[in-house]
Amino acid sequence: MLKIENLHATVADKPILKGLSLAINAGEIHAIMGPNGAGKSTLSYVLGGRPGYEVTEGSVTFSPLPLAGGVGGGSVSAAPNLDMPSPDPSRKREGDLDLLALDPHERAAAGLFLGFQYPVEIPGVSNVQFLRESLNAQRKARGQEPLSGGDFLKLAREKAGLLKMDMDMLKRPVNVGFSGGEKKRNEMVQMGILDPRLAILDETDSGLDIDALRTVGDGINAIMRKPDKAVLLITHYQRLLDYVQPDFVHVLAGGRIVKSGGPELAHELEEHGYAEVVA
Ligand SMILES: Nc1ncnc2c1ncn2[C@@H]1O[C@H](COP(=O)(O)OP(=O)(O)OP(=O)(O)O)[C@@H](O)[C@H]1O
Repeated sequence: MLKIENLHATVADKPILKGLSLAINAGEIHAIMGPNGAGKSTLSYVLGGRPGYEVTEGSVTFSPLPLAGGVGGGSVSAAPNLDMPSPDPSRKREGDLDLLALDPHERAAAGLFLGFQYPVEIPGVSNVQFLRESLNAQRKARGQEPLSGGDFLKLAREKAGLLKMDMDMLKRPVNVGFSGGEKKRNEMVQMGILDPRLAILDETDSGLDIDALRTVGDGINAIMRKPDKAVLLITHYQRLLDYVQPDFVHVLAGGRIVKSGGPELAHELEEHGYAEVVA
């Protein structure tokens, strides 16, 4: 689903990613851990297409539609309508997208979701407005009809319920005055409504209390643990991985993946730290 090859990226002319390679298949959950400043958020921003993050080398291929007989093979909704946003013919390979050539909204329409480490506040725009506009923009890009107000509210109620979030919060301006944990939970409600193929979740566990951690973990599993979906989970601690069990754990240090393993690697890191891996 996602193939990152030899990715190099700079921020403010400073090289941060230095030859990062990683492959994620449909149906898999990958966790990325690593020391502060290693480049984890930079990776998520580069994949999301944040301005100011310049890719200087390497490629990222996003294949949200499983090939016939390929890995995963679950049911897939309508393909992104690449004729609409992209003037570049090199982008028109069905099911196999040059992610870095797409604008952020095109990446989202293709099925990519980024859960921010620091979710932004949008004063004056209610959660409901924001999410309905976002969802219908994505549906339009995929050639689907917009969801009616009633159908949207039903969907929003269902996803808010999954994350145990009061519907009143969805009527408030996006994240304005939300506590740290509420913002993270709100990100997951957004993810539930947008129903992406690939979710990159940057420290979604930070700021969550013990009960909220379980609720969010259950929510991630309910929304994303499907044969045609995948998750890249950036975290510092094992605790979220107790609820969302990864198939693979990677250590990102110095702008590259320096070690990969199974779920046991997270336990080893928690016990011994990064010294042995990063040395
Ligand atoms: N605008 C910027 N100008 C200069 N350096 C930057 C800028 N943005 C990020 N960096 C640097 O890039 C490096 C990687 O940052 P990044 O946020 O990707 O790390 P991280 O692995 O997510 O860290 P943490 O675990 O602390 O969240 C850091 O050294 C950071 O200071």
